[in-house]
Amino acid sequence: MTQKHWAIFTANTSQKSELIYALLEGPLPEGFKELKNLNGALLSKLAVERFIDKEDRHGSKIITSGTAQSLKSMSSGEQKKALLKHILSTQPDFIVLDNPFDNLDTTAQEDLKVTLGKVSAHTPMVQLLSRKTDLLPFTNTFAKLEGKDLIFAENANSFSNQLGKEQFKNDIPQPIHSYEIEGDTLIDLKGVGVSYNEKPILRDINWHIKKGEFWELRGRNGSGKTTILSMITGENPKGYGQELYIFGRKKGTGESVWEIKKRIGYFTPSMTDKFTGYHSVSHMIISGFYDSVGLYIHPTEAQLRLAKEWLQLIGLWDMKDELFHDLSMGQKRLIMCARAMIKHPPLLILDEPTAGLDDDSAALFVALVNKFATQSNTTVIFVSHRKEPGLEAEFIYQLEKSDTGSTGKILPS
Ligand SMILES: Nc1ncnc2c1ncn2[C@@H]1O[C@H](COP(=O)(O)OP(=O)(O)OP(=O)(O)O)[C@@H](O)[C@H]1O
Repeated sequence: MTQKHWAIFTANTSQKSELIYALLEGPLPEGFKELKNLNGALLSKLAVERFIDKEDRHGSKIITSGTAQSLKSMSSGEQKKALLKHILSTQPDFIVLDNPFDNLDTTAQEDLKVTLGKVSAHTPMVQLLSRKTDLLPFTNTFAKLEGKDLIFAENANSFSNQLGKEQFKNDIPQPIHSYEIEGDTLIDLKGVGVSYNEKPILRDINWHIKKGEFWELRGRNGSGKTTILSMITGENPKGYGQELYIFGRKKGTGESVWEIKKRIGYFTPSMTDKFTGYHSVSHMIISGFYDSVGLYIHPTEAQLRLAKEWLQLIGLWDMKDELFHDLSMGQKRLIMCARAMIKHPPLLILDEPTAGLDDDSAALFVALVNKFATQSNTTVIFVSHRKEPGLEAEFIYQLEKSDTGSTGKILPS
């Protein structure tokens, strides 16, 4: 008998965690009787975070034993690879794969496909996927998760996207204040290099970013994308003492990290996914003025008006008083993105912002970013592993990984 493998299509409203829990801990949902009394393992971003938490709290190195480096300091792709290696070494009876290709570069995605193909000969798998292109070729049982209901179908083609390609009709709302930065240049890296424990990561990075430009930052897992961004935002002390100019000033010449951060809008999905407080949708947007998550002071009239314009733009005005907590994942991402945009900061960094989104929500998100990049003076840096359909970046900065440290080059978009 051929081995059964499931592909479950999820949308942003799917109750995925409940399904994953039921598969691993029981009671098993209908349609999975083959997994009865078997021990499953989970490959997902959440599983990585749980191991990081264990390392932090108990100092126990479970999936990184044998290496000196902590799991937390590894790049997101390296973390996922370490988890997969650990899972395979424990020889589980079955594996649940939650968007296995997110955070992996294209080479790593191909490698993972080959590995999973081999393992699939003897180990059943349940793939949860939000992007159609991710479908593993060996899956042979197909379902869609609508809310908490599983709907099975003959083949994967039965699940076409239901949503139309929504357009944003209104213009991008104008900010209350604008930022003054002298000159044309926003950020300049001149011959910047970084090593960790004598391992070279970045070498001779030259990257000149002007006001209002729209950049895509690309590079393989571990090539140093997050490292560059963290030097720019001030979180990484490796930026000091180097030829690194931010908003017209050399790094480390008097400006506090806080002053730099005030002028940067930042969004990465873990900000949303970890956030558990109870705040209304409109307050979440307004909190973008204060760099806090959630709002702790009374908003001004002007701020309320602006929040209304943003919510109208992204089609969520009807939900202004709902709790952010109760929104779907796609809606949360749009809100967090608008939150990062509301001030029209001189620099907006979006770090793999579409990871985990379904095709329609990703297209909507990309449309919002394109519109903002066109209608604002903000410089946008978009980091992604996927070739995001429709992304209209003007320039691509590509990191080329090598043993002597990644170097950068500018590609035509
Ligand atoms: N604190 C640290 N100590 C040791 N090594 C580190 C530390 N921080 C980062 N690294 C290493 O530096 C390299 C670059 O990491 P970085 O997170 O910048 O890569 P990335 O391009 O963002 O990767 P990904 O696409 O997988 O997220 C990786 O090999 C990582 O393990």
